[in-house]
Amino acid sequence: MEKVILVTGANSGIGLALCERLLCEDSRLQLCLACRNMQRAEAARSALLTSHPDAHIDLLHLDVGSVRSVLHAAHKVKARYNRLDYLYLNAGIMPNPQIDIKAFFKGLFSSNVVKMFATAEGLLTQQDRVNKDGLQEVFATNLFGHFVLVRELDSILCQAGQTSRVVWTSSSNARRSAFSLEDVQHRLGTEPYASSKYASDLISLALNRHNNSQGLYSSVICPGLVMTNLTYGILPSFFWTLIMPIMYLIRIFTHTFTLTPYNGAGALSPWIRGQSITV
Ligand SMILES: NC(=O)C1=CN([C@@H]2O[C@H](COP(=O)(O)OP(=O)(O)OC[C@H]3O[C@@H](n4cnc5c(N)ncnc54)[C@H](OP(=O)(O)O)[C@@H]3O)[C@@H](O)[C@H]2O)C=CC1
Ligand SMILES: CC(C)=CCC[C@@H](C)[C@H]1CC[C@H]2C3=C(CC[C@]12C)[C@@]1(C)CCC(=O)[C@@H](C)[C@@H]1CC3
Repeated sequence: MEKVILVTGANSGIGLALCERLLCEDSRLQLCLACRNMQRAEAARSALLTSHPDAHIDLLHLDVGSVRSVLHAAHKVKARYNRLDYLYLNAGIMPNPQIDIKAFFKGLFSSNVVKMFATAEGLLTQQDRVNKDGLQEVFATNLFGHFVLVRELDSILCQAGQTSRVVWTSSSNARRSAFSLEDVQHRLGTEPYASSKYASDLISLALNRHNNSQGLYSSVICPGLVMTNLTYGILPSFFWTLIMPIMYLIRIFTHTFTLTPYNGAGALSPWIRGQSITV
């Protein structure tokens, strides 16, 4: 039986590049693109079918930031498939990012410069808001919706005699000091993105502790700094194009500047070849 793979946030950026790479690895896969916008999902499906005309690609409506939508989508997945080999938890947001210019120039002339470019520590803040479920939007999207999805799908993820993998698209921006158990949603701080990514690293550990014995394995991967809609929300695309030569220079010092969605997705796709990666 062919592998069934579901990717959240599959219509653009790293998610779409991941689908492309997965199909290059094995064009017989049953791929399910889980997206909140069905028009963009259709466009992504068409693009993938152009390069892989015989691919099996389903679409699933999923707004990972809405608990109702997650429950509905999970129900549909269980009705559609009797197994799920890989669940890529990739959808993510970074709303209203602000760069601290002063911290950037201070960091540029410090011994921490490489770390600053690799992790953006101390450089970025975001403005979060409360969503319709009454949850902080970044927490709900990057973490909670995905967690509910995993829990709801446990009957097809934890099946006897079968191994399934959950892969979180995390970030080197994840930082312990941005996360607090007293404020898991990061209502009070200004780094909800770093907090949500750190929380996803923790949840991944907890999933392993509870579910490895049932054949479910969870991993976190940072794709590196990649030019996508998310990064175009930090600085406009023309500015990134302008500083591209500098970015290729920085790449010499930090391997985290992967820059293209194709390169970034490369960290996520080897799983399906059954390679083991040390995390
Ligand atoms: N770009 C980078 O440098 C890095 C990115 N990452 C992570 O990679 C992941 C992918 O981001 P990237 O490709 O860069 O950015 P994109 O903005 O290109 O992709 C994000 C994807 O997530 C989807 N999405 C956002 N919110 C929701 C939601 N509520 N429900 C369903 N789908 C949603 C978007 O859909 P829509 O098109 O409808 O908005 C889009 O398909 C994120 O988790 C991000 O944090 C990690 C490290 C570095
Ligand atoms: C490259 C030059 C000369 C200037 C850009 C400075 C910053 C805008 C840039 C430096 C490090 C970057 C970075 C991210 C965003 C843009 C930077 C702060 C991320 C936080 C983007 C999202 C992620 O998940 C991280 C892995 C990135 C870490 C590095």
